[in-house]
Amino acid sequence: MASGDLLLRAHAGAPVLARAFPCRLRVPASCRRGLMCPLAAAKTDVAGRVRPSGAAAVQRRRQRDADERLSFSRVVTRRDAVDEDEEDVEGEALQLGAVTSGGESGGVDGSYLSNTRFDQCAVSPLSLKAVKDAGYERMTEVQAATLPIILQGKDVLAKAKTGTGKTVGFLLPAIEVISTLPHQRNQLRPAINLLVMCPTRELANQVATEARKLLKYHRSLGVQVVIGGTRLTQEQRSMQANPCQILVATPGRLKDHLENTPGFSTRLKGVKVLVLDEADRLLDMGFRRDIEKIISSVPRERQTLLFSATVPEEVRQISHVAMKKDYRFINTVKEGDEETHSQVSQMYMIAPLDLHFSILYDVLKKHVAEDADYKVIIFCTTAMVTKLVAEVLSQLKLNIREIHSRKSQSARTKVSDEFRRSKGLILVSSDVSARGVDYPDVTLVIQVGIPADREQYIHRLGRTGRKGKEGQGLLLLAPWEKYFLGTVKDLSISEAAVPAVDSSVETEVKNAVRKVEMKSKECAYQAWLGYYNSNKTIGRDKSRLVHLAEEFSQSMGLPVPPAIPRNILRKMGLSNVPGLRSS
Ligand SMILES: Nc1ncnc2c1ncn2[C@@H]1O[C@H](COP(=O)(O)OP(=O)(O)OP(=O)(O)O)[C@@H](O)[C@H]1O
Repeated sequence: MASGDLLLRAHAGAPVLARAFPCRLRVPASCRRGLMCPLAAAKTDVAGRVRPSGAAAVQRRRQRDADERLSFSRVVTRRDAVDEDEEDVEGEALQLGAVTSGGESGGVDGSYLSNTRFDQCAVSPLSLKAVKDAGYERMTEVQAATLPIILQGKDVLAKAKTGTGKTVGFLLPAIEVISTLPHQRNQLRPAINLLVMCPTRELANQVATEARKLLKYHRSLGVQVVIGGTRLTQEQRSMQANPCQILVATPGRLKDHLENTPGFSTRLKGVKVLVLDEADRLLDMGFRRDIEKIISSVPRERQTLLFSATVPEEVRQISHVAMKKDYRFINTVKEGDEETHSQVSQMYMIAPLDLHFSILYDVLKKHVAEDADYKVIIFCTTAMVTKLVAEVLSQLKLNIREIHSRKSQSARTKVSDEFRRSKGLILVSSDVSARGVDYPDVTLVIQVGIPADREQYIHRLGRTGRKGKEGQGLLLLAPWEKYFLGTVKDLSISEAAVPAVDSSVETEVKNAVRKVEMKSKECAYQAWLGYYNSNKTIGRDKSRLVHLAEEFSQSMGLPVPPAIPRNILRKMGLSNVPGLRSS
């Protein structure tokens, strides 16, 4: 009954979705009552064409799976002629895809669990006990596909959809590998055997928490986190007081320890397994230099694991920076399947900037009214824009929390912990929450303004619909941001009509915006300009950029855009652009 199951789940979310985002497709009364809904069976794509999803798509995917299995040997033969090193890797990847994602294993039908139980695998009794205590019985698809290969000692690059258990996927086998090494219980500064790199502090903390769960009965193994935002000396003391063989870190702070903590580089010489969580993010230009330095500080003879929900081709090209030539690429997202979850409905809305606050308010009010257990994340383009949006929405008496890089680490941790535990909350966030963070039961993800790229769109959306649950996503764009839709046109994302905002709501929103401090607006304006200036498409034409920034300024109730410090304008390369005021 797997496909029927999928249909039921799709229907259950459709009525709420239809009311929150009235789509251009008409929703019949039967659907509003929770019965058969054309939205579940067919969706429109960006161009308004009808795309089959739900049962029709499952049927088509099944056919494609069968075709792929048949054509597997042909694909390998064709690749032989292309590139010898890559051919071996690709061949294994395709074979795994066919085995792990086919019929019985459940991946095709949207189930994230495989049929393999942990106790059917070569996992130590201590780990098995911990896995059981954590409530895990069956492996997820990605865990079942990667565990045996990691236990063989191979380097692995793994791609699996968001919220499908990649963390346990790399932690469990890595713990198995290092637990066979000789360890002394009370050694003060033991060698670090497992090093996990994460792009954000929240994610590093979360990975360490999961590691502690799995280490429950491995009493001689300890885990520590180094993440910045706290004093370096504090972390140095903590590492001394709590010996650890497993270290979870963000790149900048790990580099700091390499340069400033006595004996630290010697401890890293003990690394047997290196993990890059959110590998594509860690290998992109922002982190590349730090990661290269870290890689050169750990032994060449090690096992390397790279995991992410997105692996763009460029990342495959440069994965040799970290991995051995004969690494395995394990892709549990089948070719032709979307990188996002079918049980998450995706909508976009195009509206002028001066309507964005009113639309946000309208969508949130409806969502809150419909779902008492609402839990929403709103992603904004920068930290300062996040702060502004949080302040406006707080003025509107919504239950708002705010998280971004300009908050102290203690405030970030507090908000993150509260949001994890609670329902009935709206978290306004910058991209610090975009990747990896596992907040259970998020009902709606709203992205305001274009995300940095396609990958970031997928990761942000992936904060909802985790572990096979339903979710909703809305991307709110200005008309001149519409081009971004071209990068996600293969995903099932459909247009939602802009809601009619009545004049009383408009007045309420205007008053809320007026109450926000001038300083917040100035900072948001500057940050907004910086973000879009560095966008390749929008930042190309500077006079247009200035004009759009003026629109943003007006949306904050400022007819004259704020002045920007001269040195900042210089850093942005906008010193002599007409229309910008300097201070
Ligand atoms: N075998 C399992 N059975 C049940 N739940 C599991 C299993 N493995 C992991 N989980 C749970 O699934 C949730 C999602 O896992 P995780 O955060 O590792 O996903 P992810 O694939 O890394 O997501 P993202 O791509 O967003 O980083 C977590 O709450 C985790 O505890």
